[in-house]
Amino acid sequence: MKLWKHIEHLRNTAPLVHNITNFVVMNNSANALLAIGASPIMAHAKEEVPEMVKISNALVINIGTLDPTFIEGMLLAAKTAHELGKPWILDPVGAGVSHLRNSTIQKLLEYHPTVIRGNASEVVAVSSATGIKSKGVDSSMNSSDAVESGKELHKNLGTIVCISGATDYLISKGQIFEIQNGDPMMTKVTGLGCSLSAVLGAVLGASGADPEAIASVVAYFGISGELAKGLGPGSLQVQLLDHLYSIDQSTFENRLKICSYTW
Ligand SMILES: Nc1ncnc2c1ncn2[C@@H]1O[C@H](COP(=O)(O)OP(=O)(O)O)[C@@H](O)[C@H]1O
Ligand SMILES: Cc1ncsc1CCOP(=O)(O)O
Ligand SMILES: [Mg+2]
Repeated sequence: MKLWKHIEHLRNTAPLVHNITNFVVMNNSANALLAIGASPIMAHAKEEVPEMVKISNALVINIGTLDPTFIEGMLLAAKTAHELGKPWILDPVGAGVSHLRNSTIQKLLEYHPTVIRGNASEVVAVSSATGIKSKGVDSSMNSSDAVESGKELHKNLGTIVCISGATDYLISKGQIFEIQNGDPMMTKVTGLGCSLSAVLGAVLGASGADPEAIASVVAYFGISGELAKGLGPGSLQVQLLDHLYSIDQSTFENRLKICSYTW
């Protein structure tokens, strides 16, 4: 698989990515988007969200820190993106933890996200919240349960599903990519999953709902984390930006650990 072209295209396109995200990761996500070659804008007020969606190439909605104003802006943004055919990604942070999160997810799913990106727990919880049969949130730490839930979500919603973890999975129509890049230390830095969702927004803005392009950026992000690993989480958080910015084709291709198969 020649995947580097997707990274080059993203850098050459410099997509404008509209983010409605959480307070914890706003800065991380904006910097990750800049580092990978995209242009971020964070805006959630209902009074300006339709204009922001219109001028942007993609939308990222992340439910990490909800409040009524954010929820109103998210629903209007998702509605606008759906009506305009703009790609958008949902990061269902903490799915299953509260009724507020589950109910917000269900309302957002009515606007057909292009991609859902969550960890194993979140993907199983989203499928449970939508009434899709799953083995319950507790078993979600088992990635094979999460993959089954992801397949159900894809079959029922038509959404591409990215499940992050020790192995990242990208589930699309008839095809699964498995990506083994990344480092366990990445789980010790808050906001890396959210930053991954943000940069997937960038590749949606550059390449649309192209599973190979999306998988390329999943791998690219994991490789950035591998290279950023130093003394501990502090240096990883900072050095991740340097590697998102500077990884070249030979480094990417030498480190890439990806396979795909049909289902
Ligand atoms: N055990 C692991 N080994 C290697 N990489 C990991 C591991 N866990 C998570 N990652 C990587 O960390 C990033 C964030 O994923 P994750 O921690 O699953 O998201 P979240 O922060 O939303 O829970 C992804 O790039 C993923 O590949
Ligand atoms: C800790 C926390 N609480 C609400 S949002 C958030 C950040 C989550 O970031 P990530 O899912 O990337 O770890
Ligand atoms: Mg997360």
